Amino acid sequence: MKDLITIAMPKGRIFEEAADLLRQAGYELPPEFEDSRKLIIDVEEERFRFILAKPMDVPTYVEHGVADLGIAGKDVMLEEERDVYELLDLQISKCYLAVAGLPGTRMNDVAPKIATKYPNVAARYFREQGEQVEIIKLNGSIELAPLIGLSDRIVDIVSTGRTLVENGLVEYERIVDITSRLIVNPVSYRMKDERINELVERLTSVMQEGVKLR
Ligand SMILES: Nc1ncnc2c1ncn2[C@@H]1O[C@H](COP(=O)(O)OP(=O)(O)OP(=O)(O)O)[C@@H](O)[C@H]1O
Ligand SMILES: O=P(O)(O)OC[C@H]1O[C@H](OP(=O)(O)OP(=O)(O)O)[C@H](O)[C@@H]1O
Repeated sequence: MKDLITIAMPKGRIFEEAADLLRQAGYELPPEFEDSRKLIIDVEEERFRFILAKPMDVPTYVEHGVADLGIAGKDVMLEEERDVYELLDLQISKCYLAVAGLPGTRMNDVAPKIATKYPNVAARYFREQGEQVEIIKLNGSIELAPLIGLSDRIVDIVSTGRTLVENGLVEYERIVDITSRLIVNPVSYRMKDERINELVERLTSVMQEGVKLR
């Protein structure tokens, strides 16, 4: 396909919102787009190739240039620190990163343990606070860690706050607000600037119109 643009899409909770946004920007994606198990989906009419990646891996595909564009949470960008440009704040999948733990507890004085899926973000945050901590990397169910004594605190995503409440945890510090971003490979941006800028303009006008997302 001539002028093909490859977009790395995060599988999981961002996917539908991102697909909605592209449709609202006037791109025609097939109805089965969201239901497919295929990892590469060509939409020839729009000259788009979508690759479906784990959310944390999206910046890796874009940095290596096998995807021109990608959609990734700011949490992922902060954790991965890849060599890509952020083009647009898409204002979807809003949440924030926070420090949480059991109520009324102090952190251990010596090397308190912090469980998280975001070891780089957590290490940087506590370093900036001047606190020496031990980071324990987990891949999910982070809220479990303080409940069973694996850690003093967690650093994790909060959205509605329901997971914290239902597990009897409280938020101690809010670290940073998170939304999803449109990211680009720097070389792709130079080589395919016309098509990429058109996409950015169309997405920007959808967001300015304040179209209600599903
Ligand atoms: N509870 C939430 N509410 C809103 N947005 C969230 C929430 N949890 C995560 N996010 C955002 O959505 C992105 C993708 O989250 P998702 O849970 O789909 O993937 P993941 O955390 O990598 O999960 P998995 O490892 O199970 O694939 C995160 O990077 C973050 O930006
Ligand atoms: O504030 P809330 O609305 O409750 O959302 C926050 C939860 O959502 C995410 O977990 P996810 O559902 O991705 O599961 P995970 O444990 O596999 O990371 C995050 O890690 C929190 O646990």
